[in-house]
Amino acid sequence: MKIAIVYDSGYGHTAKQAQAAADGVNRVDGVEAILLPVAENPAPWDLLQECDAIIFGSPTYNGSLSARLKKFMEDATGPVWTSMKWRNKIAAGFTNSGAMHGDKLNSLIGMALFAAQHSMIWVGLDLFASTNPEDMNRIGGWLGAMAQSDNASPDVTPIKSDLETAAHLGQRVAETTKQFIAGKTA
Ligand SMILES: Cc1cc2nc3c(=O)[nH]c(=O)nc-3n(C[C@H](O)[C@H](O)[C@H](O)COP(=O)(O)O)c2cc1C
Repeated sequence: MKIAIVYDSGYGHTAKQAQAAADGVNRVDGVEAILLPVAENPAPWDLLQECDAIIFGSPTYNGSLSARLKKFMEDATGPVWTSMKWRNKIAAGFTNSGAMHGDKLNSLIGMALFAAQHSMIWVGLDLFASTNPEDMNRIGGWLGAMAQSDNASPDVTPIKSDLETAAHLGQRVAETTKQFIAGKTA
């Protein structure tokens, strides 16, 4: 079973979150994560079709998705949307931004709406929010995984707890997808 992680990252911070989500997917037996940076055009539509789930990731720029992830979404219209090719694939999302809030929720909403328009099935986080910065979901979102990066290098931020949150989401998507596929073939 394959799960794609379609993401953008201008300066490497969201790429760390994408790698963490992939690590979480790979924790689950029989599930393989495929990292697909959208900057590498053209999008591999055939490979995406082979995947049972797609996790979207973007830095929050100007309170929204990056232009490169948005372009990927618009490009999917002809090859995917018109024939509802991703119908009933599992979907999820993560985002990272400079400010603790930074209007990140709007980016996740953009991904969830895109997934809904493609008739995909959205999976959110199953973590309570924590005020301890060392805990998962310290930022306190449920629609997807959030991370905060300051101006430090991607070697330093996002911090461990944010990367663990992304890994947790990846694992949850892998487990949910396995369950869903098993249910369909039973
Ligand atoms: C064009 C641009 C717009 C940004 N807009 C926001 C924003 O709305 N909110 C925020 O918190 N950070 C904003 N940032 C900061 C980035 O989200 C932050 O630096 C992030 O870590 C970049 O991730 P990346 O290295 O994967 O590109 C913006 C950065 C850029 C370059």
